[in-house]
Amino acid sequence: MAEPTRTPVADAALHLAQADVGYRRRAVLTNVNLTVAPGQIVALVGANGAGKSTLIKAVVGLADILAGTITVAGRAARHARGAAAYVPQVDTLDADFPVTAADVVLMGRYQPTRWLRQIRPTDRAVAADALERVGLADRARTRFGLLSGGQRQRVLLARAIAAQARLMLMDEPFNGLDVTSQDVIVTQLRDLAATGTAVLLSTHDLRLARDLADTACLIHGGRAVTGPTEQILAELPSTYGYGSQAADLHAARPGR
Ligand SMILES: Nc1ncnc2c1ncn2[C@@H]1O[C@H](COP(=O)(O)OP(=O)(O)OP(=O)(O)O)[C@@H](O)[C@H]1O
Repeated sequence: MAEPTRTPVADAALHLAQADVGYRRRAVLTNVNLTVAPGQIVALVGANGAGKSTLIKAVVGLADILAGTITVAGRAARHARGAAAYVPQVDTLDADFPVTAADVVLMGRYQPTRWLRQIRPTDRAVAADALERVGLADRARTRFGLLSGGQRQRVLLARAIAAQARLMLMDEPFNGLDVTSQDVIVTQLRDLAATGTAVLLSTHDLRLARDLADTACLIHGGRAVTGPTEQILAELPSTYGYGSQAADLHAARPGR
């Protein structure tokens, strides 16, 4: 399948070239080639266990790069941690950790390389603005674990927004979310993209993938295939585990 519009590697927010990623010595995905340009939203789709999270984790050092290269904003991923903000799957977090929503967002301002590592007034202002953007300014002092799943996901997005990174990585941001939280996240992702942030998100929701992203990357059988979202979704055979959803989507397309 032909790749969509090419972005020069030097300008890319994220670039994977012939990358093998996995855990220890076992590759989950091999020969992944993917470029995400500033301001572009790319959806990672694929069945459970296909390797979507692994690809995202490899960018932030939580999975291994076994071959090839991954660069973020032109630098090797391991040297570019501050350039990428990562939003993990919300159900992987310990909700009992005793921190407020505001504390979690403020973590987005933490920079290990900053001299003295102090929290500055600007950091607090940026964090407060991020919490406001996701509609949770009134929950700043609420303990993270007492928020609903959707609100927790929005707090995590606010943390990533506060990081002001060039690249936003989101792992299943819409899983089990209420409609309000889903709408807030969609709006914020569009706003981020409009201001030049690149977004790579994994999702099982093909409708949202199509609405948000003009490019999709299908992960299947240890490989990644990238192309225009419409084309990728149209070619999803039922063996990819998307039978009925893909068929519904196809039927719902304008003009059909
Ligand atoms: N920490 C780990 N160590 C070893 N193998 C792992 C680890 N995490 C995941 N895997 C394996 O890597 C493969 C891909 O898993 P991954 O979580 O990336 O899939 P996914 O596409 O994100 O799935 P889902 O949609 O269910 O979240 C699976 O076989 C999984 O068992």
